[in-house]
Amino acid sequence: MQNKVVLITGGAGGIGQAAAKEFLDNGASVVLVDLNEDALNAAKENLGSDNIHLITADVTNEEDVERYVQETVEKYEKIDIFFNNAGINGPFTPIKDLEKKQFDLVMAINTTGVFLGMKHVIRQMEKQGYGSIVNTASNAAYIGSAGMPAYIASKHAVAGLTKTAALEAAESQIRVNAVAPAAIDTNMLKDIQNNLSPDAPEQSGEAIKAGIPFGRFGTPEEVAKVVYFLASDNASFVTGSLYNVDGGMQAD
Ligand SMILES: NC(=O)C1=CN([C@@H]2O[C@H](COP(=O)(O)OP(=O)(O)OC[C@H]3O[C@@H](n4cnc5c(N)ncnc54)[C@H](O)[C@@H]3O)[C@@H](O)[C@H]2O)C=CC1
Ligand SMILES: CC(=O)C(C)=O
Repeated sequence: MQNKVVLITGGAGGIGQAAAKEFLDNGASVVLVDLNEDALNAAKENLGSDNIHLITADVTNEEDVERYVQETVEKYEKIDIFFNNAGINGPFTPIKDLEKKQFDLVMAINTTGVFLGMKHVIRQMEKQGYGSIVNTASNAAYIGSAGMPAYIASKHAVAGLTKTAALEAAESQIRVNAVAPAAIDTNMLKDIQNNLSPDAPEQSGEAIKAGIPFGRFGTPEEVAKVVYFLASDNASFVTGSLYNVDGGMQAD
């Protein structure tokens, strides 16, 4: 990863930061994009490297997306790897009670954000004649889940966008893959536990673990290692794939 430039959205979050650490430890320069400026500054301090550039941006806003791509290229002249990862879980509300604006927000961040990121990064990577993109899907890309309609729809869409982008970008030697994690120990999972059982989040945590063959949550570092593999030349003939990082959930 020496001299590689890695652009990460949702870079201040649990999985984004773990991925940043993996790439930094292996010699890359990293650009972290996130909506939360304070969390970005905290991430930089936490990661403790000079090879980090921060950009505050909203992945749902196309002008922001163009700006984060342009600023990265102005600073580093290229984008070798794009980890298109920002996301939210959204409300726990069945379809019949879900407000359109709640549905739209989850779709805007998790799906439109991924689409816009790929749109502008692929344009840059086409100029370079190479590149590797890893989107963050989820176990939610395969299954239904009562009470999480927007999240489930948004991640199914990420799977479809990943395969489609892989086909469109193949002739430019750009690879596009996705990770499909489940139950990774980050703020998002804490929020899910709090929503499922506000008075006893540890109980919903145990219930989630009971559905995982490995019987535990995954760590952000375990996702980061798969992202690193997919982004690297070790995966040079891998494109259009979804890689499960789920302790065996999809096998069940
Ligand atoms: N934690 C889990 O169990 C799983 C997480 N995922 C996915 O992993 C990705 C990362 O999530 P985590 O690190 O777990 O959560 P997190 O909540 O720690 O990180 C998400 C980050 O995305 C940022 N973000 C939210 N909206 C944004 C916007 N409009 N523009 C820019 N940045 C925005 C947040 O500020 C936050 O820093 C998400 O796409 C999530 O859906 C997928 C499967 C399982
Ligand atoms: C948030 C998510 O995608 C899970 C728990 O699989």
